[in-house]
Amino acid sequence: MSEPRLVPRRAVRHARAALGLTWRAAPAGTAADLVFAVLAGLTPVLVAGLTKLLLDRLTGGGPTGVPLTVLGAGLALAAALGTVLPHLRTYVAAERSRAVSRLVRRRLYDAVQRLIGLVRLEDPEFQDRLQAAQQTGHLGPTQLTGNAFGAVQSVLAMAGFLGVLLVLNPLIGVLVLVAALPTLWMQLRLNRARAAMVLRLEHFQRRDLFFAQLLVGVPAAKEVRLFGLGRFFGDRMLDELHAMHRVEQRLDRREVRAQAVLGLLGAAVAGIGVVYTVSVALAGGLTPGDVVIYLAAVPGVQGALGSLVGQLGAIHQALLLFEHYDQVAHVEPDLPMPATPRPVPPLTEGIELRDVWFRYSPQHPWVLRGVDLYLPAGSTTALVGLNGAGKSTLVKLLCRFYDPERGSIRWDGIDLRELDPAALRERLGAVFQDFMPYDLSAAENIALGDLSARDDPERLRAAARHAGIDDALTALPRGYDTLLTRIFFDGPDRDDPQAGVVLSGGQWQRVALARGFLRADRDLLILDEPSSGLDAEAEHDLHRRLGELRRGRTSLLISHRLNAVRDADAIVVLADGRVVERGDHGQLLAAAGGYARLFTLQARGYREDAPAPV
Ligand SMILES: Nc1ncnc2c1ncn2[C@@H]1O[C@H](COP(=O)(O)OP(=O)(O)OP(=O)(O)O)[C@@H](O)[C@H]1O
Repeated sequence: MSEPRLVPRRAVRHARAALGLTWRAAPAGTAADLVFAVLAGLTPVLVAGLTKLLLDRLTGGGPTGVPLTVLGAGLALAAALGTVLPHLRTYVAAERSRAVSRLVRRRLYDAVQRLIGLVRLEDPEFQDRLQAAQQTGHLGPTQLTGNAFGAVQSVLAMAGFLGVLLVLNPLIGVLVLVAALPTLWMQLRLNRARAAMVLRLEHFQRRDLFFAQLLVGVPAAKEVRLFGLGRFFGDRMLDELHAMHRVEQRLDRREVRAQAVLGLLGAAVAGIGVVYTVSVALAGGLTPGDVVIYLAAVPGVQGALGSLVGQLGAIHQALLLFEHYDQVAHVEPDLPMPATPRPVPPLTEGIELRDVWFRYSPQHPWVLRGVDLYLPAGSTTALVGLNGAGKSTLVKLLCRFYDPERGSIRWDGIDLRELDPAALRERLGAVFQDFMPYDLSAAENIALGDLSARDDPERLRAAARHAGIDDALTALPRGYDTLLTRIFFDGPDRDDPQAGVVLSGGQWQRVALARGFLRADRDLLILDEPSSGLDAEAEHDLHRRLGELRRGRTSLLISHRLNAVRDADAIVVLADGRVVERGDHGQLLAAAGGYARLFTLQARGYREDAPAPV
């Protein structure tokens, strides 16, 4: 991932966007925090000023207008305010941070969902950026606002103390200001180094997390244990951590050296000032109150300036973090969208692939090389071919997860690129080869196929019955409400965290089928290897049910088990990215081509092992 560079114009745009986001997420909290920041900036100056007045009155100098008790009460109030304000600010900042993180999350994931295809999601650079945005998206606005308000506080405190010093003794005021310049310069350099370090650490952190997940996650647990990979991955994880720590250590050392030098310089300036002020006071040129306010003002200016520089650095860092979020939130569409998409009519004629050429990127080889295919409405077409022939790719093009590079796919004659993708997908049902097992309840796992069925247990059960999984789900400890995972548990299972169940591979496939069957009334149903994990009886049963369920509707069926596709209205053989054979089962056998060869091979395998008929 290229390091984000923050040109001033973009920095200003990000700053406005981040502050706007914070304001929209928590207007009251943000306004309150600004007021608190102003008060926090003025309070120390007020305390020092009141202390001076009080001391001068007590030692017989100073104006007589204000009663001593009022001065004392004012000082007590200002001191109390100084004690309470930091706590109030911490609370308000935490609330604001939570509100911002909710809003940022919503916008980030909405932006990703606006990507209608898969191209961007498969781009490793976008994935890196996305991960960084997920981790730090909310930090940008939160840090920026917090530090901007902190900077307001520092500027007010600094201006107040400087004003006092300049009135008291312009020479000392100028000396303090000049002595602060090296601090400013050094802090800015350290800030830049720190910002660059954050970006370098990101790479190590991602790798560290990756190895840690392998060590503790369930997906890799079997191989990690069987192959004895625990120590190997553990060492790799620690290597990343060491690399990370070395980078941090280098900067920490540099910072300690710089801070020590600057600290000595600050102390020297303060010391010179003390000696000078005391000598002027002894000569009668300053009151004891003047000396006190000087003693408060010098560290006050130095401290406020140090904070200000730190805050400016944090703002710079926050803007860099915001860059990740901003790039994801404003990601360009991955597929072209028509300005006015055409409505998707019910499929009455058929879907045509016209000379379709496709590859996953210009760096990848062609997967489809001029496919011509017609899926007539109301009939079942089976697509067969060897591994890697491009069958699943063709399915993804039908769903418009990608666009063909050349040629077109037409729905009743209309190019898919002219249609609204969401409306198109409303008319499709699909069970993908790499279907998704969700760590949710059985009912939810099925209802995800059509969320309108979520509160309709009868529809869910009917779909499960068609997929042959109803009995197994009913028999679960909580029936359809049982969680199909052992990783999470729901509220009612709090006392029994072991309540979830793990399904077998074939059972999961049936659940995915039930999910697909919720959309059995759609114009096109695509089943990509729907029976690969099923036992022979279940497979036979499934295809019988499918025939009933889809009679008169358009289906595309992909299977390596050629016996399962022999009843399809048409069988299409894909090889080397082209359609090489087409016909029904009988015609293809008679043609004695690749299909006939594969079918005979599979049939012979069964026949050779079959027991002799009795
Ligand atoms: N997301 C992707 N990015 C890059 N290449 C891909 C991607 N998906 C698939 N491919 C490549 O495209 C080719 C066709 O894959 P596809 O999954 O369409 O084949 P298939 O006919 O469905 O195979 P199988 O029978 O094994 O399921 C393969 O060479 C595969 O490596």
